[in-house]
Amino acid sequence: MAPIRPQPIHLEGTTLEGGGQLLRIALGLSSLTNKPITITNIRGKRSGGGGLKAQHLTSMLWLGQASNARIGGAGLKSKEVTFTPNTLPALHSDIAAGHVSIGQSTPGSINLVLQAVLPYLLFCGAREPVRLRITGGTNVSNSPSYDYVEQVLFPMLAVVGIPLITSTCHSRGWSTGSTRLGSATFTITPLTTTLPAFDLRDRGRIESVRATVLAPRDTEQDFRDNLDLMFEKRQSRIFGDTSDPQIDITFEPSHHEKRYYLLLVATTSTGIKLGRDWLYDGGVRAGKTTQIVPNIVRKVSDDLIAEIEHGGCVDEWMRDQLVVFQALAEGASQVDGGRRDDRPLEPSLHARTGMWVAEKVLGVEFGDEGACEGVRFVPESGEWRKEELVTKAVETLQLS
Ligand SMILES: Nc1ncnc2c1ncn2[C@@H]1O[C@H](COP(=O)(O)OP(=O)(O)OP(=O)(O)O)[C@@H](O)[C@H]1O
Repeated sequence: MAPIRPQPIHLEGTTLEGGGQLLRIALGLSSLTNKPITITNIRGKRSGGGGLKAQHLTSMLWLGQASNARIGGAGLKSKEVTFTPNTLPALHSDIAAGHVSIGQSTPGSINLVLQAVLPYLLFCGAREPVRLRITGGTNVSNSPSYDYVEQVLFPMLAVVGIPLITSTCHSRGWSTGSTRLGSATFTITPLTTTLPAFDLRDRGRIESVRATVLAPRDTEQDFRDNLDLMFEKRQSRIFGDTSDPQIDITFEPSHHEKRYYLLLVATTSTGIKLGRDWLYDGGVRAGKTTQIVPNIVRKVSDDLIAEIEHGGCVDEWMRDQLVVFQALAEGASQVDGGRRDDRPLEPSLHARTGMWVAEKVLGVEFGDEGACEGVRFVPESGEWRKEELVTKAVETLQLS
């Protein structure tokens, strides 16, 4: 009897955020679970006609290769894709050899490609660490920066039980100033057992803040002065009654008069990291630059204080990233996203989009306060949740 091919799960690309996040999470989960998907109206809520950008296409082709998928509609600007994985033979040879390289010819965000492939690499059942090299942009608008990923995402993933991912930035790639390609390598240790449920509800006190500045060399002193002043004026709002707060400022020249970036990361007594940043996208006109540095420092510190004052354990971006791991974990994971005016803060549209995709592909449910009973994905066998095992058993019987 011929194998029964399940119908692809249909995901309408204009749902909620209606951008690339939907596609990345859907492809990651599809390639892990072997469930075929069809996405229509890809990035249908984005201006410029939507469809696949290079960064999305690159991620899809790599996941397709890794999961041995048939892909219909893979092309730049494509608005409809059908992705049918077939995870046999089990492990792609590059992953088994521990070296994966993903190239891009434009500075599409390295960290969004990483976001697309990370769940697969962590849960694919590989036994040895994988060195993943990606070419593209390290500092790109509307995406996680290399610095955020290294200082917030990886430590926070370690807090929830994922072996610490380490990284090396070989060269910076920028979407501002003149565009420039860069590259980074991430060393990822795949999970060998299920990811236990995690509980992110104990925020603790803010003990330290690290400021990372990338900017034209001649602005270093200006940044240091503005940051010192800001920390002095806003000490009680940032650190509360912590008696000896640690402050650390690092500066790296950005080698272009139009490239300014600031990241502030607060670390708490329970190891939680909250980050906010800005890759400056305002005008830079000769003779009119005096307000740029104070504006950047004010905006990023306002944003960090908002993250601190909600009292939760994740900043907005981190909450977006955890959705997929909550869905794959074993048991009920809790993530406190904070409160405002005595009400829980709504997850962002990006996070709600991820939740919707996980609900469609895995059948999980997310509660109003961010809790989710995960499917207990087992890396080595690719098995998950009892109902699925029953379905697999029935399919096997029908095949024999
Ligand atoms: N400043 C930031 N720091 C960390 N993460 C960020 C930041 N800005 C955006 N993100 C994350 O980047 C992702 C952006 O997803 P989104 O779908 O908007 O981007 P995209 O793939 O470039 O697609 P599109 O072009 O359709 O917007 C989300 O996961 C969001 O959490």
